[in-house]
Amino acid sequence: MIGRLNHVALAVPDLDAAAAQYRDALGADVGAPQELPEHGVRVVFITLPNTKIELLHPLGDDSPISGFLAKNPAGGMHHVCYEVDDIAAARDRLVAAGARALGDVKIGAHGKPVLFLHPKDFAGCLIELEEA
Ligand SMILES: CC[C@H](C(=O)O)C(=O)SCCNC(=O)CCNC(=O)[C@H](O)C(C)(C)COP(=O)(O)OP(=O)(O)OC[C@H]1O[C@@H](n2cnc3c(N)ncnc32)[C@H](O)[C@@H]1OP(=O)(O)O
Ligand SMILES: [Co+2]
Repeated sequence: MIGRLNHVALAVPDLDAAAAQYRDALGADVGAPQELPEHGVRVVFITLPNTKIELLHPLGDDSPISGFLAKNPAGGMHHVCYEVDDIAAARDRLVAAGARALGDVKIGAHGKPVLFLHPKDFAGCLIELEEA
């Protein structure tokens, strides 16, 4: 069911500083910051030859990642995003198998449908699925 690794997301305490570090120290291809109020985050995508890195910082008072940063004030790996062909079928199959979907399918940063799965159901890793 899951296909390509679409991105690895890192929650960071300072989005501009982290973006500058990837651009200047690591020589990466760093995009411009994007605000995603519907997801409660400000993001910067970094394009690598084989996948992307998504830098995340909370946006607004009830960001879903504020708790994570409170527990990890220096930042840390937040989630991985796998591509699927049919996100509704993937959701139905996973929920039928006992996994918890976090909310329902929404449109993500790439304008594609995305769904999050509870980290406690996948060895402590928050998983995002994106319909390719
Ligand atoms: C979609 C736009 C963009 C894109 O790529 O297109 C994005 O990726 S936006 C990304 C931001 N949005 C989300 O992350 C939505 C899904 N996330 C959530 O709903 C929450 O973050 C949730 C429920 C995973 C955790 O929320 P919170 O930390 O407030 O809840 P708890 O404190 O109750 O945490 C429960 C339990 O899970 C552990 N936890 C929390 N976050 C993570 C994580 N990223 N990876 C692994 N584990 C995580 C937390 O420590 C708690 O564990 P416990 O042992 O009970 O302490
Ligand atoms: Co993501």
